Amino acid sequence: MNKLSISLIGVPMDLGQNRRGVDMGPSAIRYAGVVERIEALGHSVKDEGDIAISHTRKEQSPNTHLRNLEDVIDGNTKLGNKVNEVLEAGQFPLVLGGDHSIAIGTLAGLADKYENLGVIWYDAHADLNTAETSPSGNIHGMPLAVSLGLGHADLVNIRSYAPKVKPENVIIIGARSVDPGERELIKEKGIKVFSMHEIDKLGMTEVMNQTIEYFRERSVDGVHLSLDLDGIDPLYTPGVGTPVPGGISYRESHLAMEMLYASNLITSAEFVEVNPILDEKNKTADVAVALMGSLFGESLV
Ligand SMILES: NC(=[NH2+])NCCC[C@H](N)C(=O)O
Ligand SMILES: [Mn+2]
Ligand SMILES: [Mn+2]
Repeated sequence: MNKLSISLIGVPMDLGQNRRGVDMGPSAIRYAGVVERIEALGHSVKDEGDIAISHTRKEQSPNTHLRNLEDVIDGNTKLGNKVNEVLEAGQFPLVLGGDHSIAIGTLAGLADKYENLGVIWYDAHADLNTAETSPSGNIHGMPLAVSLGLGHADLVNIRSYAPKVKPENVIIIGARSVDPGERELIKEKGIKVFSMHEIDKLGMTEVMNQTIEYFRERSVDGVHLSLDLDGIDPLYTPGVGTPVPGGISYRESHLAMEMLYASNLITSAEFVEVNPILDEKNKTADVAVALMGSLFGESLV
């Protein structure tokens, strides 16, 4: 088994949406024992602490329709720099959110090293909105679009290059709440989606086999797992700001993580949208840590 040197990066970001509490996600995940869980598998873990998020909370120029734009740009720029620094040091970046807007920074830090990066977007949502299509103005509904080079120029150009990711290198898994503009973009760009329909129909084993095979065929130089805890059914992960019923089960999610571990493809990961204020006894952070266990090599027997 391949032993990793993992850098844990907390991102107490709650400005990409409008429910308070998701900034406490990194603490909740640490409290749930993330470091111990991963170290028990023989990996080394260095906790890099939290990225400093500024909260000027100035609702910016009304015509941008993007909530807290300046602070989101600032936080993601710092995160991108940190992720890149960790990569340069030969460490595996493991990012803890915070709302999903932080994927903008994570991918900005990853993609100048991985020029043909694959991305798994494990989520109830597609996060493919732009200011024009967003029903909410919440930037956590936009990070995948931004990483494809679509959206506000200051978000798209974080770390001074764009796009970060090619649409043919993205696979969305678990989608069940997709806005009209996002549907159009999925069609237009030919983005691969295993929605809940395909998961029900094919089963998670087949979905993951196809995912892994797809990235191998595309000869990606790395694969980033961006896991939004709302991808899982809210029965298991109630502590999220935008829950959608009918999600991926607890065991299906473990199976997905176990298969990713066995594939040896994953080169970075982030776990986002854990909101302990909305949770029941830290259940959602516990699930996040349990899934990290499977992703990094735990087996049942
Ligand atoms: N990362 C998330 N939880 N995103 C939820 C996005 C919800 C909705 N599609 C929006 O744009 O506002
Ligand atoms: Mn989501
Ligand atoms: Mn998301």
